[in-house]
Amino acid sequence: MKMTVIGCGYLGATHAACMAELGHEVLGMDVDIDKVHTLNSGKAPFFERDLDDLLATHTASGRLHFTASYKEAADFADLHFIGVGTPQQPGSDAYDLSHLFEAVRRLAPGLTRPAVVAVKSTVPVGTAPRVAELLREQAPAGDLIEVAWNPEFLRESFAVEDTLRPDRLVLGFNTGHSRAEALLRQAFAEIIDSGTPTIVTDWATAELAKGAANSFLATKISFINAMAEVCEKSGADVAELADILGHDIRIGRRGMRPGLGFGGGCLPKDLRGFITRADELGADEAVGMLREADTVNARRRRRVIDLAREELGTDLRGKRITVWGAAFKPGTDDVRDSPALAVAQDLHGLGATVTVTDPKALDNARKLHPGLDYVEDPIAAAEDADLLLHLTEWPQFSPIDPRRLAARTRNPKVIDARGTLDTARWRDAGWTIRCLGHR
Ligand SMILES: NC(=O)c1ccc[n+]([C@@H]2O[C@H](COP(=O)([O-])OP(=O)(O)OC[C@H]3O[C@@H](n4cnc5c(N)ncnc54)[C@H](O)[C@@H]3O)[C@@H](O)[C@H]2O)c1
Ligand SMILES: O=c1ccn([C@@H]2O[C@H](COP(=O)(O)OP(=O)(O)O[C@H]3O[C@H](CO)[C@@H](O)[C@H](O)[C@H]3O)[C@@H](O)[C@H]2O)c(=O)[nH]1
Repeated sequence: MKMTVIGCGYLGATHAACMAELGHEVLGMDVDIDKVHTLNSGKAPFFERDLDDLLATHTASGRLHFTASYKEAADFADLHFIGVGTPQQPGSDAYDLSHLFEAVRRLAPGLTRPAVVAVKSTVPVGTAPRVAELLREQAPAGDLIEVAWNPEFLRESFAVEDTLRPDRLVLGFNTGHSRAEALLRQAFAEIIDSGTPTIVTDWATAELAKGAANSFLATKISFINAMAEVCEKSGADVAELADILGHDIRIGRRGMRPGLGFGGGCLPKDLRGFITRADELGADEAVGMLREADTVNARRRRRVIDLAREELGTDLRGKRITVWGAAFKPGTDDVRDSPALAVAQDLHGLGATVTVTDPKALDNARKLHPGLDYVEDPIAAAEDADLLLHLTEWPQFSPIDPRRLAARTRNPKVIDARGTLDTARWRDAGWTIRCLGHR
């Protein structure tokens, strides 16, 4: 089957490569010409496990190409996936849908035959009818363009696996959608045939499914982080508490790791975008707990800064702080709304000299926060440090010998904001260690 993927970032490039892996002929389209060149050379413009291999295989086999031309995309296929960014608007909690509408507006004039446009980007509920109307007005094929809503649930760092073996497929259609459903079932045939739960629903439910899923995931993280606050006051241990709660299958331990809280290009902006849309719809009372989830999350970052000042004194000028981690989570180079970098930047703003290290995300971090110092080696990064902060739990960090590290620092003090360092081992090596939510 032939298909296009418009917008080739973390989601779109992965989707395009995986569709080629499923045997389709795929044309990825992006307005960023550098990205197009990199992708055509068989490499991902970002770090995502397994993606380079798929891109190399399928650009070489000829099943996968990338272009910056809307015209070429419109001509290439009759199924177009859209995965452009829908970030948070600057100065507002609402979604910025400008990239989505721009993509639809620019694709439309080339749609001269019946076609299906399947949107994967995350949006506020009520966006699908606007996309459909724009296509009806601006595509030469008009009414013959069908719109489908196909939200994506992949996690970065597991993106390829999640795309090829998703927990579920959601397909949202308007009435009279026979062509759209047939084409999407054909595109995902291998995934559907392998037994993946496939839910066919209306546009609004499909749109809401994504925002609701991310709001739940964010709330689950904030729930355990709120419990961490109670643990700190009461002398209990949040990791043990999470284990105990998690044994109840109605609760479950997955997605309930306490620590510095959630960041990234999705959970924070989707939570806020969902709340904003609910407010607009007059359902503001329904999302009170989601507002609280965002508040708890912000408090996690402040808590680390407060602990740093408890350890170093309120005047941080002249103090050297080392931060382990820049990516918003391990396994990615993505620094969008990274909790680690937010803390690092705030401490820098308070006068500390902050040195950041990360296995994959230093280039992206440097572009966003040029005022911080960056060192590749986590041991060298801790040279003469007054305080070490463990803020992104890369598996590379925990095996580092704390005794060897202590000798390099000015003061062997560490705050483990992700709870994955072996506390006893670090204490034995002479460190003062403080963990969020632990006794
Ligand atoms: N990253 C994820 O893990 C993930 C998972 C599920 C859903 N999503 C959703 O998918 C969407 C994309 O997210 P992302 O993380 O891939 O973002 P991203 O910023 O990595 O990628 C977006 C891409 O769209 C391109 N683009 C922007 N305007 C365009 C236009 N008019 N025409 C063609 N290309 C255009 C950009 O150049 C960029 O390459 C968002 O709605 C996001 O919420 C992301
Ligand atoms: O138990 C947990 C799980 C995650 N996090 C943090 O939460 C953030 C998000 O993590 P995760 O959900 O693994 O990453 P994303 O790749 O952002 O994936 C989320 O956002 C995507 C984009 O919408 C969705 O597709 C995914 O289903 C959803 O998990 C990160 O900062 C994590 O450190 C925690 O603090 N505790």
